[in-house]
Amino acid sequence: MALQTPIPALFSDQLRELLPTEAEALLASLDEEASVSVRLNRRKTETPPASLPIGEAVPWAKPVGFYLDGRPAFAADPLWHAGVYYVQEASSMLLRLVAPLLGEEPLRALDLCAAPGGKSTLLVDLLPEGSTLVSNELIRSRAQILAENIQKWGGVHSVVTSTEPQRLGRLRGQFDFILVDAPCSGEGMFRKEEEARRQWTPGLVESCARQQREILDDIWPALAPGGLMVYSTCTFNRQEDEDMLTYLVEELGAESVALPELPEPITPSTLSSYPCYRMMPHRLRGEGLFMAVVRKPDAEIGSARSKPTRSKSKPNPKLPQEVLRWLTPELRVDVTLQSLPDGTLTAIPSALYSIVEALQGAKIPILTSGIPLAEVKGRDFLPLPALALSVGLDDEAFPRAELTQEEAIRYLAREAVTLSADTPRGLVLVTYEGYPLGFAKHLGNRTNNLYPQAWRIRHPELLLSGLDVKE
Ligand SMILES: C[S@@+](CC[C@H](N)C(=O)[O-])C[C@H]1O[C@@H](n2cnc3c(N)ncnc32)[C@H](O)[C@@H]1O
Repeated sequence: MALQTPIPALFSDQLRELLPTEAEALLASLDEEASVSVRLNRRKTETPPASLPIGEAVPWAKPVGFYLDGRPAFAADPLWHAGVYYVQEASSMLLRLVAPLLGEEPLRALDLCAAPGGKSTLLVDLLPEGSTLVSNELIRSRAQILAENIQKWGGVHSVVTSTEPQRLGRLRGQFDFILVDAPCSGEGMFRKEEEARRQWTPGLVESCARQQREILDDIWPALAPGGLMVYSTCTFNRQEDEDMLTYLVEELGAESVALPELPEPITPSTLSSYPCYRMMPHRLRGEGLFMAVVRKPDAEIGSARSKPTRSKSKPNPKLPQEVLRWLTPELRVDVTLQSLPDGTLTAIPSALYSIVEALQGAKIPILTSGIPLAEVKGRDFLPLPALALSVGLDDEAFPRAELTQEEAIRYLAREAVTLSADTPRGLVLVTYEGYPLGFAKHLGNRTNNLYPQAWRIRHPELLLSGLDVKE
């Protein structure tokens, strides 16, 4: 449906000046219907779910990215809640083009502006095997959503933090790869969001550019010599795009890096002498995205990686076997258990340990790390919901109870569930089409629903009646 708010006239004028040959086509495309696309979680599935109206493959995101023929009610699809796919705008999937630059060695990566998690979940799949990813979001309420999405995606080498760029910047040389998907004036959202059209002013562009420079200044010290930084926005103006790349190169001493392989509709921006890329909605099926890659020179003076400070929290010396056997055999011998102040145990794989220690040492708030394993209840351990969705869960650890779609929606709404009489008593992994959704405790005559309050679906009746409700 076309949006009510007109495109700001000043924006159109500036665009005509900036891109005289393309502005009209670009402006016309902003009044067209946006396409809907999803990216599959390759650790959970290889084939697109039958629940989705799968259309063409997204050319730059094969074999995991697909356009949909229409917009289904995602909230009514238990597979969406199970982290089997992520609803992601197709041009954001262009981040996959950096893959050939990443090499094969494990990297320590940071996604600085990460909520709600589209590019972080993509990075979990894109980074070389054994890499670690810190996904950070400044705004706490958005960071909670990010943590939920990261947990549902199920990777074992992720950490979610919520702090300002300056504090992460103090971890000097700690990261080999940093993504700055910067807060921006959002001109690329003009097709989808009334709010983006309403909020836009030339002053907003200026203040965003100022903030982006500050963010880059703050986080640059955290990039290791030789490390890569990707800078991206979803806006079209030069100040927040090409000018910011110029700032990185000419003020911060970065080397610009060209993408080695460009799929058909993507060409380098003509507005910079340094290589960078504009994805434009009139040239490809997707919204606007600007992307540039830079490298920190190897021999930068004084930027050697700072030693991680030792944290006060001690790994639990006695590893409770009962809890460890919930993990895959490879992880059982690889993880350290940490007791957290909220009375839960989390399993930190060895690859993640030093970065978690460095974050804890710097007193950076961590929302989730590794595999959240169990809540300690006296002498008992109750498995945490994130464990059900983690690829680190051992397939044999719990008996399973398969639900229908209606039962699954009711389970996800934390309503009472009735499991079949032959379900074993005790902890049960609840599944839909074989994909884990969470845990329940089966007591014989009734079942306790252990789905977390914070993740629960709020309008199950409406969803079951076929209405699309935004959860
Ligand atoms: C473009 S969005 C990120 C989208 C995300 N990368 C994804 O793919 O799902 C930018 C994010 O930066 C956050 N942000 C806002 N102000 C910030 C600041 N001063 N420093 C760092 N991040 C900020 C916003 O809350 C927002 O979540």
